[in-house]
Amino acid sequence: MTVLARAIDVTRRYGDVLALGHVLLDIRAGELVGLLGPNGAGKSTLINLFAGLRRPTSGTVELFGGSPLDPVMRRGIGVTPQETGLPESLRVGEITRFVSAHFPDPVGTTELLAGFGLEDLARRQVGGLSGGQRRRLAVALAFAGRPKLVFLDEPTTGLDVEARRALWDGIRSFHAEGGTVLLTSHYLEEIEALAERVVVVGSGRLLADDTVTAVRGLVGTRRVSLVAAHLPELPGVLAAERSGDRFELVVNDPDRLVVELVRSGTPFSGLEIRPATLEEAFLALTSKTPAHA
Ligand SMILES: Nc1ncnc2c1ncn2[C@@H]1O[C@H](COP(=O)(O)OP(=O)(O)OP(=O)(O)O)[C@@H](O)[C@H]1O
Repeated sequence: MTVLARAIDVTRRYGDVLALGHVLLDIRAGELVGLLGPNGAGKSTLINLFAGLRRPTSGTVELFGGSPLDPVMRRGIGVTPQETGLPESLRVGEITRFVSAHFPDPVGTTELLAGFGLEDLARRQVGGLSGGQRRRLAVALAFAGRPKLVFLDEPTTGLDVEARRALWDGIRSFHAEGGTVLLTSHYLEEIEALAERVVVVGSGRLLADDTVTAVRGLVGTRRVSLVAAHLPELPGVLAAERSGDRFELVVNDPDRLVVELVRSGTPFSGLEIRPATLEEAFLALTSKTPAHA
């Protein structure tokens, strides 16, 4: 399958901050890839590198086999950054036509807006749109020039359920027609709704690159909390914290942990088991393999 975007051993630093370290990633034609990671993981940095808005500190980034700094290559992409400032006084239709005019074969205004449930708002000024409508417009504009590859940075943040569904529909139909998408999210549920492939980033490194089902298993960890004077060595503990006499353990198999705990004869009380948040699962994954730069 054709590789549309490629990061080869890419490292990006901002001063002392390592935003991405030795990242290797291919985005192939026709894929809908979810880039999942907590705040500060390096997701936006990766999109900015692919979109030619930043240069890597070391390594190579390719777009359509060329450089993302080449405007000819960039013409084939659409991007919606995390935050967009659209002119308040322009009407929705005017902005759409303005953006479309930059491309040789744009999607028509009516069709583009309809794809994202905005067809009734063409004459509305941007200043009069709700936050969710504004966000959908910003995302729709990434598709104006019939791009081959679209980068969406947290496209649905702040959207209610209905607006989110309208946006997902737009992304899905682009993908169904053969379009390629890389989108970032903090939520596996969001990526699950759209993507087949999920790339997990944490602390600037790729932690996993797999199907949504496989990653769900990987991050399907549990948080076990209990009170004890001390704990013996227990199997399968991914991360452990102690605060006073309460222990917080992140594990994959809480049943096995409890069995081993009872078997060890250690007195304990106040046992609580709940699903770990994605953030906790990431931390557990990250702490297993120390970052290298
Ligand atoms: N312009 C910059 N100057 C300095 N540090 C930066 C800059 N941009 C990003 N960083 C740092 O690089 C790291 C990765 O940031 P990045 O925005 O790529 O993460 P992210 O995964 O997109 O986070 P979020 O989910 O919060 O948007 C963070 O530690 C961030 O503070």
